[in-house]
Amino acid sequence: MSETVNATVSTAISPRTEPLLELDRLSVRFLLGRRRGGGEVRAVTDASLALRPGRVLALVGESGCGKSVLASALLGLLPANAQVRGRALLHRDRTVESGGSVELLTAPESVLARRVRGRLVGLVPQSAGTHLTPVRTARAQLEETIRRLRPRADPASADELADWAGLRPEQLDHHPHELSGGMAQRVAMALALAGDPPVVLADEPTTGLDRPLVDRTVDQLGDIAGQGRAVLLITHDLAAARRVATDVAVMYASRIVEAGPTAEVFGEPWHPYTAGLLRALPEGGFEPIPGHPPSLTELEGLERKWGCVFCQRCPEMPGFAPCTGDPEPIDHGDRRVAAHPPC
Ligand SMILES: Nc1ncnc2c1ncn2[C@@H]1O[C@H](COP(=O)(O)OP(=O)(O)OP(=O)(O)O)[C@@H](O)[C@H]1O
Ligand code: NI
Repeated sequence: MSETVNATVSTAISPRTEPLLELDRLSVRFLLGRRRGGGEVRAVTDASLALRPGRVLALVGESGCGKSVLASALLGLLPANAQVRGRALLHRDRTVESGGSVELLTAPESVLARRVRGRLVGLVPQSAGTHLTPVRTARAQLEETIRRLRPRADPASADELADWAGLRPEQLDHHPHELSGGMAQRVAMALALAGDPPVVLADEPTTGLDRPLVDRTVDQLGDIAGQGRAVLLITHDLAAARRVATDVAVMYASRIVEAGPTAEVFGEPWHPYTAGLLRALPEGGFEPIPGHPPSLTELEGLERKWGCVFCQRCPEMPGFAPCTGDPEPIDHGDRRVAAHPPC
């Protein structure tokens, strides 16, 4: 572990490197029981993404658009009322001698529990503190996780990992309630790497942290990618995404509406939703997007009526004229955009 953890950050790895994880038209619906009015919530629609070694992909979009549901689907952590379609192929399964792939959406729970979670896909959770067991020290939890995921690992690797995460040895001897938010986040980062996974998902890992700690946390995700892992960073924070992500995918009302290299997408957004998110930043003029996203229970009808469901809020569609654009993203080289192809 120490060689990989301490590896220097490699410079630009090509966007064309073979993916470690490929999502092909992932869709998730939640069926609502009669007590909740029946019907269904369309939380993720036809999401296609590739996570590549050495790269950080930021998945951004307003609250409730489906980001966390997408991550939960990859880890097999959706509730029983969820229906999942599509494919999510995880390559390089090192537990199979010849290498191999695991289809995450159809893998049985025993495979997900034994081979995938922690070993092939690490998770850095939101609110790190609440994910730690309150009655055991951070060290006990880290050592136990390393023993479970990598029985042959050197017993010193807990200290090495903690040191890499920025924790002093005595801080590891604290119980979770004695750790600050920033320290708990570092423990969570070390725990996510305990099984040395090639893919790391971080769902809002900077919630509640101040700006220096946000920067530190996302820089660590950059280091993790620099070790040759593929990182998915789910965040509302476009500044954090811009700081660390090599690639970005923008989600609106369950669909990925635009994706591509961060510098290109943020430098010259093609979808008016991406442009709106950037205008809402302080450096963009603090101009929030008017209105609210549509209800995810009504998307199907709205798409039939309008095509792109952003049209209700879209400055390019004055008077809320319907946008006849195709909601399916179309490839343009390394970039993809729905409904509003470049001129
Ligand atoms: N078990 C469930 N049953 C019904 N609807 C659900 C369920 N879980 C999530 N949802 C809905 O799915 C949608 C997407 O939720 P999700 O948590 O992925 O949003 P998000 O983009 O991660 O938002 P945030 O940025 O606030 O974390 C939301 O409308 C949410 O209410
Ligand atoms: Ni979320």
